[in-house]
Amino acid sequence: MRVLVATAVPAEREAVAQAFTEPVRELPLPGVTVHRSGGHDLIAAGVGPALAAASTATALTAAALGGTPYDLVVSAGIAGGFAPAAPLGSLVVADEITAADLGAETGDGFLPVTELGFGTVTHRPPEALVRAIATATGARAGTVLTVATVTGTAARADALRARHPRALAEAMEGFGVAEAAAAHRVPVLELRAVSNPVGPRDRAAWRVGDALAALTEGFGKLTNVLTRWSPHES
Ligand SMILES: O=C(O)c1cccc(C(=O)CC[C@H]2O[C@@H](n3cnc4c(=O)[nH]cnc43)[C@H](O)[C@@H]2O)c1
Repeated sequence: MRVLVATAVPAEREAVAQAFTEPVRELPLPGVTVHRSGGHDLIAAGVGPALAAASTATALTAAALGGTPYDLVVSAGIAGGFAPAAPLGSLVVADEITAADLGAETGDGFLPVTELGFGTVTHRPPEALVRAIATATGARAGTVLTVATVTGTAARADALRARHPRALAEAMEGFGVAEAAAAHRVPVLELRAVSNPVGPRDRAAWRVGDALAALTEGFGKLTNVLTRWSPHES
């Protein structure tokens, strides 16, 4: 089972790596460096959906051309949580990875690109795998939104809640990672640890250390689930 884990920044990649005991080997590629630890390849893919998609696609393409394609891609890192469902330090696993701001503003409100006749706005990870991960890690399962702009007001948080009532968290890379995985026909997961509430901006209140610790603990429990999972299961 070959797994590619894409975080945004190196601190998140290191938090994931801490869950694995094997030594890390660095494999540089154009624009991104793969950190290999046992059966897991980790990349700090960059902040935002575009760079995350480009970096993930590079790693996927290199593996495929090398004859060792990945079986699963995991978008991972910290996130904003929608209160009260996703409190600080909790884990969230996406059963839907949804681009929240990919569309058009109209006089009647926001229209997703799908309603304009283009593309997709949601990727769905394998259901059985999401359930198994929720059980093993204690993560709540629900929609994880991908945004290009971190929510900074109560009004924006309310608008996202109204449009996505199942949303547990927002982050900035999941949909980009999922688009790259879909292009390679590889299943995708998103696992997030909540560092801050979605709402009025208060950077001083972010609990990044607690969220990174939760991410390490979550990946420690995830490994057993992934070892037992077959990519042919739904
Ligand atoms: O300051 C640090 O030490 C630090 C350590 C690890 C990561 C960070 C980040 O700022 C990561 C940015 C990353 O986090 C996601 N994120 C977190 N909260 C939110 C949010 O409320 N809305 C959207 N995204 C959020 C996002 O995926 C960013 O790429 C800092």
